[in-house]
Amino acid sequence: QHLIQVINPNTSVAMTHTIGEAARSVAAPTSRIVAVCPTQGVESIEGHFDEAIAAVGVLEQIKLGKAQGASGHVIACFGDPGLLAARELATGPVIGIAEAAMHTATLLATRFSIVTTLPRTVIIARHLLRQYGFEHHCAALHAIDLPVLALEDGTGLAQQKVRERCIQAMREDNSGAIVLGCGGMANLAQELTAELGIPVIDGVTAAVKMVESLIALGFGTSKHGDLAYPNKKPLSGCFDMLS
Ligand SMILES: NC(=O)NC1=NC(=O)NC1=O
Repeated sequence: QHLIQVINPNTSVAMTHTIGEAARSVAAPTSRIVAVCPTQGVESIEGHFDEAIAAVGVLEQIKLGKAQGASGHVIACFGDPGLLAARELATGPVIGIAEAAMHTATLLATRFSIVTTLPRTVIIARHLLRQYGFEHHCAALHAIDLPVLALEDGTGLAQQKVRERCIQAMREDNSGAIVLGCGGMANLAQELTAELGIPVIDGVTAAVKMVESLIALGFGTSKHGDLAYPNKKPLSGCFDMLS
């Protein structure tokens, strides 16, 4: 059995549950999924400020996951907050849901669209496309223009907006695949794929399978170069928990 730690970087317990259930729905019998979120931080991540706060919580959870014997880690927020810092700390593979969903889309289609939450997170998704080298694969980005936690408010409005935006993207963008741009959309991908007849990709499930693959291949995060463990030095104040 391999323990795979799935980290929801925001502090929403409801979203952590949604993410954990999605991860378990695809996990191999040899994987044990533990879904966690930071003990302190921000309830939803909707910009650079939120991501900076969340990244510290991600690092704390990586440290805890390592101590529990996690073989790999998923960062289950579409901004992939703290991804490279987490890779320095981690021994096993660390996969962000944005990179996982984008990589998966490029294996299934020549162009993909992204459907995310707020207009400002569309801009952040563009930064990630550039960072990961997928700018030319992404035909368009759409926002449902609802806050992240609307996905957990129980009204179903956000889910309906995601569905409408996915249908619109399929019609207008000439994309062969759609990437869902929020960890809280993880439970929508399977149904939308069946209804639309094209791959609608959630990064949580994609990342879990990628971590499993890397573990099965015997790979951990490279410790040669800039992802080597952090140089040892005293950490003051609240950062002492990361020592
Ligand atoms: N683009 C996003 O909606 N990012 C996210 N913010 C969160 O709190 N979770 C996400 O996946």
